[in-house]
Amino acid sequence: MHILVFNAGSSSLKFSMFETADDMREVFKGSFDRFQQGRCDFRFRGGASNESGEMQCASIDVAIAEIPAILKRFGLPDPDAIGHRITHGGARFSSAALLDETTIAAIEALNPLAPLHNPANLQAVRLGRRLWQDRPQVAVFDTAFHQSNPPFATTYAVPKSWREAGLRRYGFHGTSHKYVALRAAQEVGRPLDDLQLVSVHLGNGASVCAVNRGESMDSSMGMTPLEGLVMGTRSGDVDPGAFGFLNREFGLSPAEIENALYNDSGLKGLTGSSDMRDIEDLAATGNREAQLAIEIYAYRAKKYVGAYAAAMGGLDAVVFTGGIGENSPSMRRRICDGLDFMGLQLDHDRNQAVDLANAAAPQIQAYGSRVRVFVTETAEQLMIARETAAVLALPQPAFEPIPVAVSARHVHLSKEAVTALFGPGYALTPETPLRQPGHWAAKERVVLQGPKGQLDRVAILGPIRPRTQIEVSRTDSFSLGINVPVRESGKLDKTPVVTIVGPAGSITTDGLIVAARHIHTNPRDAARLGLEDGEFVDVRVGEPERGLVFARTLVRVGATSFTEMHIDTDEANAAGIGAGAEGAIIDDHATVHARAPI
Ligand SMILES: Nc1ncnc2c1ncn2[C@@H]1O[C@H](COP(=O)(O)OP(=O)(O)O)[C@@H](O)[C@H]1O
Ligand SMILES: CC(=O)OP(=O)(O)O
Ligand SMILES: [Mg+2]
Repeated sequence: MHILVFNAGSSSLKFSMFETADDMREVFKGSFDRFQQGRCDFRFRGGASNESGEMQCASIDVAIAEIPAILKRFGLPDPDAIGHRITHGGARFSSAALLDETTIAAIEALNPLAPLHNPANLQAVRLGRRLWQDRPQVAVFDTAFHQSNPPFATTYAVPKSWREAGLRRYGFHGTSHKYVALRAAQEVGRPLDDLQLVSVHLGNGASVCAVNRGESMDSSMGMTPLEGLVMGTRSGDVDPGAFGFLNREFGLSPAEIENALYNDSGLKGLTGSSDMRDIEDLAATGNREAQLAIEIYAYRAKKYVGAYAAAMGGLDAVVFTGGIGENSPSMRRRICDGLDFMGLQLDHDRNQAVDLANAAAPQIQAYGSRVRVFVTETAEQLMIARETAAVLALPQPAFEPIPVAVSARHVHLSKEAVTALFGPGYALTPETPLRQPGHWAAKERVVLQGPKGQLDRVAILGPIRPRTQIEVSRTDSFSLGINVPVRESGKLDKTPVVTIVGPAGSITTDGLIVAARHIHTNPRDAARLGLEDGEFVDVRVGEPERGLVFARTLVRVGATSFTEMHIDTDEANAAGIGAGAEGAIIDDHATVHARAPI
């Protein structure tokens, strides 16, 4: 199987193709980076061919669209599956997940919390879905590895209502931190569970992670990839008091401040360039701003290394990765210098001579240094390919069929309405019991009248309700000549009026709706099916004839409800189904561990 992987970062787009049958061999690797003035650098390696240079390309979005043609040019097959780096998975995703409408919507909702990343990640998802519609696509989240962080590391000391609304720390670069930690453990020759590591990922985005005995314990990025280290264009840690100051001094809005902290800060804010290569060159020519930027950058990273050694209560190794971590001996040296007090000493020659060819992970500590220091390329794409294959290898959830009931137009009447339509003291006659316990269809019928026409012999469903509700299909709404909204049962505010005619009189009342499709279920069935009250699921019905998927089907858990999906006659006709039909929930609940507010 061929798995194509997209890894869109804040300054680069990396993409690789892997062959699973050949020990996950990377058969193609490509990257675009250094986007400036409408141009970028590219590097493509596939088979014996190597291409690199500069090309016209304004942004990562534009680069994504180039990928299909590049794959074709290198003679690569269409992928069998596509794996995507998704930077922010919030509280919802603690492991990789199949991408479908529901998961995509959940990821999109997190865009404001990773504005330099999630929109580009989703751009690649959209391209994949357009080009390879029938191929599974899997999301692998930067945040997932950090789900093991303890509450004392993820909780901000802020008001309760903010925390309850979802303000918490997540951490990013998890795929990279996990890979380099595994790689270091392999080199040490001990299980990761035995080791206390600090992983230092210094790319355009940068973060440090405490990997304590196999688990992420803490990392320097927070709710967003803005907290922590100095980055290419991001500030990292700043005093939150800056918001008030900037607002008072410059009249800046929160959005303006946030934008500047994401895009005009970090190395760029300090020197004008976000690229460490430029800054190191400038510093060497005596440029004071560039020199200070390097000092700030290294100092911040050093503080986190020390902090995490203290947090874990020990340190076996430090691992450097990311564009700067891999390629800048002087930055590694600045960060490690002065840490001999905690048993870490660098060998300057080894540090200088690092060669990462053939996935090497050289050790650069001095002889006798208790703490080892590694440099390794990160392999986010490889990890994403592995996770993609793992998700696809999971047994597909056994679909438990759910009975589908087709609701024809009907009314639920209040006591007052029964009196007005049938006369004082009248009691409706239950005739046909319904599957929901205690519910029935009455023998009596009514007429609905609208400006365009009327609907005869409309069923009345009991028992009596506090408020009258009239449920019709969209087609019915045209017969009546009334524009009727789709509403959840009981949500009747600002619904249109209609006239109901009975043998003893008529009433004109609001409460006219097209009922939103829903699944009734009870707590026991809900637990078995992995459903929660109020959530929306996708349900496939009508196979094999005119099968279709009903997206956004509302789940309603009631203590004694019979598990059954309700759709209206228009929906049933569209799916070509009648009595006795069944549906299957296709939303991948296996990966949904928590429903958080964001
Ligand atoms: N030889 C080098 N020396 C110093 N910095 C380098 C070198 N090569 C790349 N970098 C830096 O690496 C950073 C980009 O890191 P990378 O991990 O590729 O980015 P991304 O975070 O977008 O994945 C840039 O700041 C770039 O200047
Ligand atoms: C999370 C993050 O900052 O990623 P990148 O370094 O790829 O921009
Ligand atoms: Mg990156």
